[in-house]
Amino acid sequence: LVTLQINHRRASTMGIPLIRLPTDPLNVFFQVLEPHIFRLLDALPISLPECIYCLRRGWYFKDKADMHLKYGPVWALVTPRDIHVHLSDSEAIHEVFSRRADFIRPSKMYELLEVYGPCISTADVKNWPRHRKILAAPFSESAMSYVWSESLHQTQQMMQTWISAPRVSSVGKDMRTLSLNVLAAIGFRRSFHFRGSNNNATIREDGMFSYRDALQIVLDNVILLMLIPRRYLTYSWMPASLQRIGHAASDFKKHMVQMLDEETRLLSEGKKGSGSLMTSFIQAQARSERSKDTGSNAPQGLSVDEIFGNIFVINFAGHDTTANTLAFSTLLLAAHPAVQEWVAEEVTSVISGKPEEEWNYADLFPRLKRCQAVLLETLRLYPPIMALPKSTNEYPQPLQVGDRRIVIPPRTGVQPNIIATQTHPQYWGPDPRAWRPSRWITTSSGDQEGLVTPPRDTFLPWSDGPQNCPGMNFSQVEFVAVLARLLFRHRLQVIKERPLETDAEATARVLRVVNECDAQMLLRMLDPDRVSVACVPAL
Ligand code: HEM
Repeated sequence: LVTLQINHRRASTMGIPLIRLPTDPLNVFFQVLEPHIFRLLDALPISLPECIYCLRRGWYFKDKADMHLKYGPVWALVTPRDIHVHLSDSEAIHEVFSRRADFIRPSKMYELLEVYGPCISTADVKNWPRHRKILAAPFSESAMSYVWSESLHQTQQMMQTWISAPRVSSVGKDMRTLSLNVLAAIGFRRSFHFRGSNNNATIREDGMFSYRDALQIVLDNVILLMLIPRRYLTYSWMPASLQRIGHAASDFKKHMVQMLDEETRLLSEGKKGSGSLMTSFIQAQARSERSKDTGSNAPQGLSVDEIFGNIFVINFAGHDTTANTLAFSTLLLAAHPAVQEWVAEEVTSVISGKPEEEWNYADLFPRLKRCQAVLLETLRLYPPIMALPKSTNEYPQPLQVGDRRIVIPPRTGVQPNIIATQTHPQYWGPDPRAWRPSRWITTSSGDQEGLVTPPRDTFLPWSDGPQNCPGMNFSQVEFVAVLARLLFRHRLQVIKERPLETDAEATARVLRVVNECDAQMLLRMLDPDRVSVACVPAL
């Protein structure tokens, strides 16, 4: 009560609407109890007051822009531990993202990500540019061409399993496999076979998990690995299932060490390298070393542990974000056959009968606007990260919000509310909650269709400013390749739950499943497998 009151007094200086919460949503003890508390509260025949409503994990999803419509573009939650300022004003959000040194990433919150070493997400203001410079290397245009061809290849294999069965056994799991295989191919520069959802990882003859399988087990159990160091998991007295996770996590490190040795050897022999993620890191590292020798002020390179830490974080950040977005889109498309036809019309016209081996990235990707529109519209309503945590540094920070100038106290949480901004009627018109990919298409510059550019920072699923997502192009290229391949000659069909279910009832049922989400780190559907879909040839 005392600290809540102190924080409330501090927050009052901003002159914005404040809501007191009885505990902080980041309190670990509360986080453990939270699902149970809300199960009880949901059984009560009352609507929850805001001081409880805003404690539910992922409340942003259900709320969309409602709290901002009620309290305006800036308001704050005050807890016994912190103040969390919420923003939906696009220009104020732009300020926050641009002033990287004033509104810092609370890197302490991200420390759990250091499973294999320090990484870009945990780097402080001073060290962050050093990480980002090297991290940009694997996202070059030539790498995107590889992402494109690998995504097509994986989709083709996934579709073989889909077409050969009367129904897709799990859209969610298959999209995770696809996204993982694309990441593993980029990481290892080797294509891995698509295995359907029920196929388990196996140990190789040398007693190690393959790079792909080790990565899959690590990412599937990432929360556990963040909490318990992997060496403890491998102790012989641990249950076999935990030992398996520990061994996979150790094998992933061994693969990285082997790749590092190999790439360093190739580089010292003046050879090209395998083209893997490690090659990009080692070459960028060498360039950075050379620029240091020539006296340039460019930031220095990374330590070995930092290279490992960043390889892990690229995989971590790139996996479920893309996989979840693909799963949302697949079910939304299944529920909207007209949108499938609209996208397929573009795919047929752009591909114009080319055999798949000639589906060239540079030629096709920029022209598949409707495919891109499906991605943008899905990310607008279902952004994997719904609000981005930032914090003021050790000084008070002035911020212009609309026609008001507020001063945010030092070390105060500031959260650009992504989902609120992306569903705010002020920016998105009268039906901001409707999933309508066509809203992204414009023909204003002639006959050719183009993509709408929304006003600055009204659409920011990949964040914005210097610390935006370096994998933005990667996810766009992967998504468009998957969608184009999927709808080129096939369509997704919702399988009726009962013979007399009407189309409208089936659509409503799918939308209910799509909109039943929770946020465990990222936004995800609670149970996408409740909808059965089939992949059928287009008529
Ligand atoms: C739909 C897909 C994706 C979305 C919506 C997304 C979104 C985001 C967002 C919002 C951030 C900023 C997080 C923060 O500031 O705390 C971020 C950071 C990051 N993302 Fe993505 N991402 C996606 C795909 C990817 C992919 C495919 C990769 C890599 C293959 C990737 C790699 C990263 C990395 C390494 C960072 C940390 C950057 C930094 O700290 O400067 N992301 N992403």
